[in-house]
Amino acid sequence: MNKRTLVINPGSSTTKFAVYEGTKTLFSRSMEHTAEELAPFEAITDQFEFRTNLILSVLREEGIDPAGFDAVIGRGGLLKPIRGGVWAVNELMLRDLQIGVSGQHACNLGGIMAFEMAKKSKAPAFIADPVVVDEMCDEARISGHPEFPRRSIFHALNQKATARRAAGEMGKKYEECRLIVAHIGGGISVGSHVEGRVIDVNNALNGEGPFSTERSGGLPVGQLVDLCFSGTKTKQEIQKMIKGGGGFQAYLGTSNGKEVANRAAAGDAKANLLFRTLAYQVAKEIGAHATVLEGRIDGIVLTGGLANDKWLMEILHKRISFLGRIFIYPGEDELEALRDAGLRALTGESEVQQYQ
Ligand SMILES: Nc1ncnc2c1ncn2[C@@H]1O[C@H](COP(=O)(O)OP(=O)(O)O)[C@@H](O)[C@H]1O
Ligand SMILES: CCCC(=O)OP(=O)(O)O
Repeated sequence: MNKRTLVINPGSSTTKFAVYEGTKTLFSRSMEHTAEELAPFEAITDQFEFRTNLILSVLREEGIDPAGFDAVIGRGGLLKPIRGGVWAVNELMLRDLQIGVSGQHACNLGGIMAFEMAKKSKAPAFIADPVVVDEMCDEARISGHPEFPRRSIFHALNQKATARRAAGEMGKKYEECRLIVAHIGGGISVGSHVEGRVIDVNNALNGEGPFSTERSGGLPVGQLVDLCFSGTKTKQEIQKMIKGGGGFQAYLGTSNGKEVANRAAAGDAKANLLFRTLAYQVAKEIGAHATVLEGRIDGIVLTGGLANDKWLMEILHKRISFLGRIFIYPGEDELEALRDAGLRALTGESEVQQYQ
């Protein structure tokens, strides 16, 4: 009989979830949360009840038994660095997600919510390819000072899912390919995938890579130090300039990529420049990854919410098409990727790893 799974993907401004029977979608929802709605919650983990109750009420509406799942799979959060693949949510993982052992992001709720929901069905809870997947090569770990090792924090789930899809389109296995994947959304990560491993990638959360709709990406570090010691800003205020209040949000007062594109199209010169600059920075990062792959590139994957934008895709095409074949997969395949990971775990096709 087909396994019934619940998949949960909490994002900064959405809770996406779906129920599947085997690979068939029984229903799928993306519930948007406004900043005002989330404002009363001091810590991200405080949103647990609010988001879980939303899921429970939709399950009720859909007539689905919340205690009838064979597994619940959540998007994995900021744990300690771990390998890709499927992981059981155990007590230790739960604790690390709750304290935010490697930082705070809405995806920390993925494992926590999966664990609670799975309890009702006495079923296993899993996460797969969490944002802390770390497969970096030795050179990529080293920054310009030993006190600042580079960290692999990125859209591992969607990068790997879309990389697999591109490999499939070329009639190859992911494990045989050399790909560059750029996830272009609220956060931006660009990674080099070599034979199934992401050997280098920018930290999408914390001041590396291109700026995004709401993040600063890499900044001139000397100026940042000066600001930190100027006495004009608190630590939290500076952190907010890097994540949440950087990028489009800082320059244009909005983190909505669609709105920036519309404003640019309507003749707003500043929005136009900023939009083209985001494209420029993504192209430049992809160019850097072409050197990581030593120019032997099977394909370049462009994905994430902003890959929906035709203008952005045109600018990128113009700048990077000389590097190789381009695959455009707008949005993200995260729910399906989590479903497939859960099914592989249930059938024994994938080893279920234990977080320690
Ligand atoms: N058609 C579009 N044109 C331009 N931007 C878009 C389009 N569709 C979505 N976006 C933008 O993509 C961003 C969200 O990307 P997404 O990958 O879903 O985010 P996250 O990384 O937070 O999961 C938003 O800024 C949204 O406005
Ligand atoms: C935590 C790294 C992944 C990330 O940045 O996700 P969002 O773009 O969804 O915020």
